[in-house]
Amino acid sequence: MSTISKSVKYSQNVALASTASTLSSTEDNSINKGGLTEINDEDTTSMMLNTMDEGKPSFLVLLLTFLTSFSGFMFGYDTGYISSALVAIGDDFGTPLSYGQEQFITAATSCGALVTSITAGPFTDIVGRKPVLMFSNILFVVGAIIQCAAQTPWTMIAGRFVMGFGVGIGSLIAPLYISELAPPRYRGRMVVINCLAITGGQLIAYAIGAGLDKVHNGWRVVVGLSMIPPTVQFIAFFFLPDTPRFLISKGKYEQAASVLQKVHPNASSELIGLKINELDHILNSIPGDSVFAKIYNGVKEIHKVPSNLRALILSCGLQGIQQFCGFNALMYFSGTIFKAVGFSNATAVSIVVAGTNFVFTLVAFFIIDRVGRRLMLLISTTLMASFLVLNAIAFHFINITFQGNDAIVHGNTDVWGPVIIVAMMGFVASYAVGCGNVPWQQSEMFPQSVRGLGASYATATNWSGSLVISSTFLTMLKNITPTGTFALFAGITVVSFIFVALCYPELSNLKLEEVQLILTGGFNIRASMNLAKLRKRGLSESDHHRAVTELKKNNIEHEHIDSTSAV
Ligand SMILES: O[C@H]1[C@H](O)[C@@H](O)[C@H](O)[C@@H](O)[C@H]1O
Repeated sequence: MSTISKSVKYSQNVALASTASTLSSTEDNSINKGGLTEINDEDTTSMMLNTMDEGKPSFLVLLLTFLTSFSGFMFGYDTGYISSALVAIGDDFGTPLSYGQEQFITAATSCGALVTSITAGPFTDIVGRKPVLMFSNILFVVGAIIQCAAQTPWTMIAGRFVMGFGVGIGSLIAPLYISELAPPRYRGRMVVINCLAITGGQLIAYAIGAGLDKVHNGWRVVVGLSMIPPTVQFIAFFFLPDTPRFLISKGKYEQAASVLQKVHPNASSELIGLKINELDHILNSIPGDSVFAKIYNGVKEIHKVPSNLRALILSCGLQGIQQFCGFNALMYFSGTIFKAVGFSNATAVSIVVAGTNFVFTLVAFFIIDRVGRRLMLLISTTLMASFLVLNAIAFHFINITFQGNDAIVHGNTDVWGPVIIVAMMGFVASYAVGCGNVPWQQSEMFPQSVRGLGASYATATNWSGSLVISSTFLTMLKNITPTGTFALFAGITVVSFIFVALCYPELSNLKLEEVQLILTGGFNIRASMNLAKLRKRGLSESDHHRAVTELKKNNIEHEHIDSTSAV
């Protein structure tokens, strides 16, 4: 059934009649670029839809953002409590945990998250965001119950693995859902709300962990508390409407219109009709009679369309940078590191790591849409590399060697202990303002037809990196020394700086279809910076329009080169 005939079903009103004629003209005027149908900017449909996304987020959007961020909170809490739990478990499982077991327990969550982050993306494109999100709540609770009851390291590992399934789904869907709902000018900040929930969750887990540190089996209470947020989220989502996209895919046009009206309270019914047509059109833009055929064609489209491939390189590249810079080594093992360096209350000291991460994510929240994602990443990687070098130097002088599970300190901890704390805080702060949150803006780089799939690739890269770091960090400390380990992270961060400088365009304040333009015909870094500057300065629509037209012309000229080169 055609897009238009389907949408006529939704309503008989005049608005849709005009929608139908506008849309058919859209199809006539559109130019096809490597599989992407791009609407001419003269086109009234696209202009009208653009105005719909201006303005502040509505109450429903804010409520959904808040409730969706519970997933971020659980991601943070569940990855955060492990630092204190590893110290607090002691010999509760009969004998003290070996470094190998500690790594397995930690890595199990990343491993579970990796599995679902790969599978949940295409799924969420097909069955909708809400049911998949609610399913993750069940996994969180089941994983926590297994851990609370665990009497052996392997049961604990199993519980962490199941919990990881929930973490993977939540980490994928929350930023995706929020960036789809957010108006362009607020998108950066609203996605950072989810990052604040992650880092806040980590901080709270650290604080509760430190508080219950000396309580026998206190770590089981810490794990048990993790069941509260998923239960609340499950109940709340039960009463919330499905997304318009999902309702349209099921042919429920009336309901979709009513949800859209709440998301965009100032939009006319004509605009709502246009939006429904647009979503319907996108839903049918990936061919295929069955779910699997659609997934297959989506995968083909994401690799074959040059702008999609660039989006993949950038989003996966940034997620790789976020993990391979080594931050989570501190997040997961700061308790263990500070214990090795000789702090008697290691768990309490490691709150410094989580606290600094949270506070500087808050700084990012206030500046991301003003300073811009690109500049934040460049500053972030420069400072991170410097503090990592300082860490490497401090560890050289503190001179730790390992015998079995015991770390022996040979150097002077009075001098170098505080240097390590300062270097770690500096590293964490510079990470949190850039690398810690910009990669989660990933969904903005993909067109809606393959957004879930693209977010899956990027989130899976994140969890693969997290898995590698969490399962090798303690072994690296032993085998290549702490100095060698931090020097390696510093080297990776320098390479990351170069990658960002050469490839990552400025995407702040741009509408989602402008992001697609930027990624067509090259990475268009200079053009992206000009466009973002124009938007930020609030220049007239006509100036902006001129810049976009210029960019399109340029892209069309490059299209030929593009199709002959691989990317
Ligand atoms: O953005 C988050 C945040 O920075 C967390 O602190 C970190 O543990 C996660 O791995 C990362 O994805």
